[in-house]
Amino acid sequence: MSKFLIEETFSALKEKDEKAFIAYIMAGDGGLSELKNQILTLEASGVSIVELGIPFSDPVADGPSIQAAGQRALARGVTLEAVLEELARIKSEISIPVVIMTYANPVLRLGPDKFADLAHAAGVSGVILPDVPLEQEDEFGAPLAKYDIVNIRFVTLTSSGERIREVTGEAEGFVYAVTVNGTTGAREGFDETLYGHLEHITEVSNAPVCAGFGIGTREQAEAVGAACDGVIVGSRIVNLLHEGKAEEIKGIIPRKSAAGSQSSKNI
Ligand SMILES: O=P(O)(O)OC[C@@H](O)[C@@H](O)c1c[nH]c2ccccc12
Repeated sequence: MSKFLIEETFSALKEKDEKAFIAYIMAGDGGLSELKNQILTLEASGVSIVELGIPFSDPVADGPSIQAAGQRALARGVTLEAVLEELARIKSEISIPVVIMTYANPVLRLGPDKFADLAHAAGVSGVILPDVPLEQEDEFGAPLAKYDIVNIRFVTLTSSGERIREVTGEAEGFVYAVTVNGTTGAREGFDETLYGHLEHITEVSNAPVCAGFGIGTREQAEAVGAACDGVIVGSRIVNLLHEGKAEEIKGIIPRKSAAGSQSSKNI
């Protein structure tokens, strides 16, 4: 597995005129022995890509639901290395791409080379490191690139036009567009300027653009997805899994994401 699986996923969606639905879960919330079940449940629900969070003691960008899930997983002693080992064990049963979301510190503790080796052995397609800016990407990205594992880049609502071109110009896998300023978690609504902003980023980007932060309902997923190539949903999914309501996950996924119509843009 590698970035090519992400590329294939987006081409297949495009052919069907559908948008990507990326689900974030916290690895080890409920125990690492649950990971396989959780990923297979996401897959069966229609999720396109899994963003697998690693519990970390200082998760600067995580909102309350994700932080709580991280605390539960940390209490079980779940580490980056343990997650990658478990993934390596179950990878042959997973068909959708898995992208690891963690921070610079756990990767540095393991060493970027060892991290890349373990991620490769685990069948990981991409990595998201929200606290590593483009300027420091090479230190983490180069060992991963050897295995065609892609570093997923971020753009935010406050990125300048020049910064957007810089980030998205040679981006691979997909670009993570942050829909709000602040931490993760459900929101009532989005700024009206969001949709135009997303359309612009999608137009200039070399890679598909997926928007995340504050998306928790099917209506929001359709409205936001209509302006880019897909959406990322974290807190809502983490909460549903924790509450034992995994069957409700399919209710958030647009039935046919292309149905995200202009008329639902005010949600
Ligand atoms: O939880 P939300 O609002 O649905 O947003 C996704 C987000 O949680 C997930 O992508 C994520 C979890 N931790 C992060 C840290 C930085 C950026 C993104 C994330």
